[in-house]
Amino acid sequence: MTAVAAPGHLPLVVATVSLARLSPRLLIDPKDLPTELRDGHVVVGNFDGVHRGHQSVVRQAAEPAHAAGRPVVALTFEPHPRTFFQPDQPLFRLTGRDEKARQLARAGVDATVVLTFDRALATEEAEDFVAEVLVGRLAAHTVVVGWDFHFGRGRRGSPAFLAEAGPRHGLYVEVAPPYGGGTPVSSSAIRDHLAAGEIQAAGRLLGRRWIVEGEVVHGDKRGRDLGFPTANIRLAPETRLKHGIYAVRALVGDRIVDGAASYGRRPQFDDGAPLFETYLMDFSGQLYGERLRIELASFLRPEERFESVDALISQMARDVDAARAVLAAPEDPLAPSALA
Ligand SMILES: Cc1cc2nc3c(=O)[nH]c(=O)nc-3n(C[C@H](O)[C@H](O)[C@H](O)COP(=O)(O)O)c2cc1C
Ligand SMILES: Nc1ncnc2c1ncn2[C@@H]1O[C@H](COP(=O)(O)OP(=O)(O)O)[C@@H](O)[C@H]1O
Repeated sequence: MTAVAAPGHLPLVVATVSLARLSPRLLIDPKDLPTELRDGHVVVGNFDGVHRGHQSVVRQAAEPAHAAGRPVVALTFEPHPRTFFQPDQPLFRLTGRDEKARQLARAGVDATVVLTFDRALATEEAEDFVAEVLVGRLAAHTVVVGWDFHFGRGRRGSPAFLAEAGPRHGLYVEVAPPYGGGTPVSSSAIRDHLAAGEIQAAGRLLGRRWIVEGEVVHGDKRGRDLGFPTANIRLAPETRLKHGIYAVRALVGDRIVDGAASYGRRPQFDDGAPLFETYLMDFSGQLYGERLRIELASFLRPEERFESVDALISQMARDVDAARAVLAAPEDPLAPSALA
C-alpha cells in the first residue's frame, strides 16, 4: 500500500492488490480522486459476486464513457452494508473485496473505490451523499445505478431520487434496468445454487465460474500419506458451499493447474472445521503461505466416510479421474474461466 500526497489534500491511500495477472486499481477511502479518474462515469453498488446483472450495469456505464474518453469508476462499500446493519446475521459473500475489484476490472471499470461502510456513511442523508461523495470526492460526470440500488439514511436514496437529485448537482444519472428477464439475476439466487452444489447454474448467473481464494495453511499432513497432498484454504465461516468433492482449476503463481478438491469436515478422520482442500494434478511444490485462487467447475459427489482408509484412497483416485474428464470437456460458454 502506498500513500500518495495530492497537493493540498490529505494523503490518498492507493492499494494495489497483488494479483497474478489482473491488477485492478483499488482506492480505499480516498479523500478525492487522481485527475485521470475524475469526471468519469461512476457505477455505484454493493456488487457482491459481480454477476451478470452487475456486469450489465458496468457495461451501460462503460460504453458511453469510453466512447467519450472518460474513465469508469466503480464505487462500492466494505463491509457489505447488510453486515453493518445485521452484524448477527452471517452473510455468505460471493466475492471478497479484492476479487470484487478484479471482476469489476474484467467487466470494464478502470478503478474501484471502496468506502468503509460505517455509522457516518449509514446515517448520511441521500442528498448529502450525492453532494459530498459523488460530486465532491469522486467528481462524477455521470452516475449509473441498478434499478434496485438504494443508498443513504433510511434507504431514501432510491434510483428515482437519484434521477431527480443528480441534475440539481450537475450530474447525469442513468438507471440500469433489471437483467435476466422474468427473474433478475441476483446474488442470493447464486448463493442458493452454491449451497445446493449447483455449480454450473451458479456459474451461468455469475457469467463465469465461482472462485474461492485464500492462503494455503497447514493441515494434519495426512494428504501426502494418502498419496494426495492437498493445499488447504479456510473459507469464511459464512460460506454456504455444499460440502463435497469438486472438479476445480487453480491459479498457482501464473500457472493454471487442474485439480480435485474437497470442501467439508473429513468425516473419514476428524469431522473438524470445514476446509477447502485441493489436490493439484501433475504438480509438486511447496505452497504454504501462498495465495491461491481456485474456480469450481463441477460438483462430483458428497463427502463420505468409507469402511477403510484404503477405500477412501481408491475413491480419491476415481475422483481425480472424474475431475480430469470434466475439465477436459469444452468449457460451458456461459461460464468460462475467469482466473486469468
Ligand atoms: C478428491 C478428494 C476427495 C476427498 N473425499 C473425502 C471423503 O469422501 N471423505 C473424507 O472424510 N475426506 C475426503 N477428502 C479429504 C481428505 O480426507 C483430506 O484431504 C485428507 O485427510 C488430508 O488432510 P490434510 O490436508 O489435513 O493432510 C477428500 C479429499 C480430496 C482431495
Ligand atoms: N500436487 C499437490 N497438490 C497440493 N499440494 C501439494 C501438491 N504437491 C505438494 N503440495 C504441498 O503439500 C501440501 C499438502 O500436503 P498435506 O500432506 O496434505 O499437508 P497438509 O495437511 O498441511 O495440507 C500443500 O500445502 C503444498 O504445500
